[in-house]
Amino acid sequence: MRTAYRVETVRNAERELMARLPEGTLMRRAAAGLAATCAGLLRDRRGRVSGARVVLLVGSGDNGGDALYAGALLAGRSARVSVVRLAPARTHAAGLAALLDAGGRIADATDTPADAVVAGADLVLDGITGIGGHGGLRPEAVPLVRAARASGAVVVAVDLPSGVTADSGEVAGEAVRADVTVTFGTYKPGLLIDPAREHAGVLRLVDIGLGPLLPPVPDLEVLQHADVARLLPEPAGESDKYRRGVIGIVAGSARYPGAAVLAVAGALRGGAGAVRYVGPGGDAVIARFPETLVHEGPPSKAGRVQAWAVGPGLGDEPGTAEPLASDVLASDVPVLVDADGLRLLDAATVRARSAPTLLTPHAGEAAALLGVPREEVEAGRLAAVRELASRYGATVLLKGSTTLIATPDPTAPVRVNPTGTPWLATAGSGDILSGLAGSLLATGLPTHDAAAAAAYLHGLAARLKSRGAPVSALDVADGLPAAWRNVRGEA
Ligand SMILES: NC(=O)C1=CN([C@@H]2O[C@H](COP(=O)(O)OP(=O)(O)OC[C@H]3O[C@@H](n4cnc5c(N)ncnc54)[C@H](O)[C@@H]3O)[C@@H](O)[C@H]2O)[C@@H](O)CC1
Ligand SMILES: [K+]
Repeated sequence: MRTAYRVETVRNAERELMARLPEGTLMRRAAAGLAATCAGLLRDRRGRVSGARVVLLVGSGDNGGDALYAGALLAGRSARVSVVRLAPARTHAAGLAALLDAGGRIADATDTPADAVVAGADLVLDGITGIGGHGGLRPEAVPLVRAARASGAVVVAVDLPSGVTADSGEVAGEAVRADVTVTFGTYKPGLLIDPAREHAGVLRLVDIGLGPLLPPVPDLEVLQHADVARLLPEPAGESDKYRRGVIGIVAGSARYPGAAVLAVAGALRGGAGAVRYVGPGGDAVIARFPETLVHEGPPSKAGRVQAWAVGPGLGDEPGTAEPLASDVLASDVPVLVDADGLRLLDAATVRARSAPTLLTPHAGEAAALLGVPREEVEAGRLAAVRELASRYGATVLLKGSTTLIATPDPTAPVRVNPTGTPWLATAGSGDILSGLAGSLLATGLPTHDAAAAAAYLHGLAARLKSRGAPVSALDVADGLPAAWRNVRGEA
């Protein structure tokens, strides 16, 4: 499991650790890790460190100090290192002295155009701001950062790409786009959540000894194969279909019969022992998946289910969609609400439910629920998912380039799904996810675990099926057994 902590927590832990160690130890550890990564990148690029051209962009804080000490280490290995100071009077003095001692030189951009400053560089180190930064890049930094990006040099961000918001992943204005980000002590939320994540490139974590001083509960967690493998249900010898769980799917409409088929396709690969279908798409479902138990009447009369998934393609006809959704929400088993089900959703009804509820909106649906523009959700995904979870008293899976999962407990970590791929942005893939997550809920997994495992398998299935080519929603469903085996480490 990867974990991330917000700035205040990182600073507290750093303070405690610094009090136990000789002055400067942490920065030296950080700089050593940073220099080692840079040296590796330079060797990959040109075979050796000696003679490589390295440009440091250095701001006014300790982030610049890290860059300067790392620059000094590289200069000590005969790299040609120059520093561009963005706030010359407030540059980390000891770091600058170390760099100059090691043979580095000052190349401030005052009289030189930005592209000339970075011309010919093999590597540009972004030490403008780290966890102390606020707002986007200042105007004087923008041309340098753009020139660095355009120069063909490898851009390495120190701790965070400057200009991104460490705690939220928001990007206010312009920010550095790094190829690699070397971060210290722990990941920060912004490194894992879009849009900031896209600015970070490949992440490297340098251990500076912070681990034991960080609280046990992180702000963010990213499950990996082993974590998901532990969650996946395994049928016992004496299992029957009811013990494995029955998932009820309420999806599809005369207008969108395909959504019913897709949600069932996901549900059949989610570990439940049986899939019941209720809604107007029964014929289409049976034609494709004869193993489905189709029911004509209201969900409450459909027989035993351990969880419901309601909403995909339900349409907006008041006479059909609404009664189906209300009937499901009145049940006392876990309910997943997606798509058209979300449009009909009332917070008080969800809060009053006796069993857990899982909402799976994309950014547009989340925006409608929150009453804000879609762009606001996309720019501030973490705040949006937390606010929805708190308002609805539900677990919320916010789909998107980085899918986030929040529970109603504001102190619990938000989960970030790492397996997503842009190929998943295809019609119907959300319907597969609904069925899959509902099915995992029906097997008895806690809501946030069902959500996290479903998002993980769904993304992985798309990757395995896609291998760089477009995939359809049904391809994703077909890829789920392979994803499941892959997570378990089976061939
Ligand atoms: N505290 C510690 O023990 C350690 C800190 N380390 C480094 O120190 C960094 C934090 O250092 P600081 O607290 O000095 O903060 P930063 O270096 O991140 O930035 C603070 C400085 O930048 C200015 N600033 C803020 N926003 C700006 C913007 N948008 N554009 C330009 N300037 C801006 C502020 O006025 C302040 O002078 C970490 O990110 C990490 O790189 C590492 O050396 C590891 C150890
Ligand atoms: K930085």
